[in-house]
Amino acid sequence: MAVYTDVTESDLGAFLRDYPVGELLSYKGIAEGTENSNFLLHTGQGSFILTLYEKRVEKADLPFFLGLMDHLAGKGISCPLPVHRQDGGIIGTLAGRPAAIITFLEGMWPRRPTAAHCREVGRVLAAMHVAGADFPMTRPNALALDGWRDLWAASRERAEEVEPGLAREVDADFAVFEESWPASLPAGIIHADLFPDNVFFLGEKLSGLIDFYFACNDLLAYDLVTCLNAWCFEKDMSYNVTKGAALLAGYQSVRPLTDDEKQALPILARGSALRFMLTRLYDWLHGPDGDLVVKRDPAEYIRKMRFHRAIVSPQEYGLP
Ligand SMILES: Nc1ncnc2c1ncn2[C@@H]1O[C@H](COP(=O)(O)OP(=O)(O)OP(=O)(O)O)[C@@H](O)[C@H]1O
Ligand SMILES: N[C@@H](CCO)C(=O)O
Repeated sequence: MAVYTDVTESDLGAFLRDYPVGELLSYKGIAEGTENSNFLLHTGQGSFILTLYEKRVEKADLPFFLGLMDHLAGKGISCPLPVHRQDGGIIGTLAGRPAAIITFLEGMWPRRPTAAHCREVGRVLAAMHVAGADFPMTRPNALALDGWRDLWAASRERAEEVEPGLAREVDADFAVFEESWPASLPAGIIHADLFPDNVFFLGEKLSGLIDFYFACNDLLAYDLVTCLNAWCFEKDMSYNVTKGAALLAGYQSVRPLTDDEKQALPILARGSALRFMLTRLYDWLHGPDGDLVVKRDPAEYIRKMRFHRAIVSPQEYGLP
């Protein structure tokens, strides 16, 4: 997270009165992350995370996100639990923003993911897909093709500031996606942002998933390729097929892919790379600057889009 909205001690003290977390002992803003404002709270009852939801999170979607965490935790997927107020509610208002408190998860996100981490994340992603199958709420993916078009329309004019030729390149991608984006693959609840900074480990054992604020209903294999993009490229942007194979094997140890899903991996991976390039590009051009806001580089995802365009067979990702 970042910290876009400041919270005063007196406002926070008043807000916490309705939650069964005991007395506030200390709190501090968490610089990590990009989407919402997060604070680590120490209270008489332990540690908690306070989140103030910012621009990309609609208040109307919060019952879906927080309800999903409750549902998945009930099915054995380790993730934070929303803390319920005395009146049963989980969503409040603080400093003019929608806000919630969730339980603190032990662990660290892996700064240098290994093949063992990749295997674990694949396995737990598939378990999350299975566990989400009977979640009763639905939420369309706001960052599917239509959402990408909106981001592109808002950034296209200045895209060349980031990379010469980018406008032409992305226009051509859109033409391909309009024509051939897969429509009928297995779908369900996806995390949609399962990057290393959203997965905690204790050693090489996965201890939990966080940040469900892009979760939605979409193609399950799209979630998988988002992980291939986020976990299996090295700093020089080369694809590490050992890590890819481990992630795919971990996933398939719980939920084997259909043949159609396997064939669709290259186009899905290319679309997912475009999605993250576009949000980064938008934020790069329009986002606020500040000490507690980290901007992510769109160029990384331009390289990944190019890698996927050159893929000839899905086996290149490390499928057996
Ligand atoms: N439940 C939790 N337990 C422990 N730490 C947490 C928890 N939730 C968030 N954090 C801390 O806050 C940081 C940012 O959280 P999160 O990834 O949800 O933010 P974000 O702004 O949505 O980020 P992103 O850019 O990944 O979307 C995490 O890296 C972690 O340090
Ligand atoms: N995981 C995203 C940021 C949060 O959505 C990225 O790396 O661009």
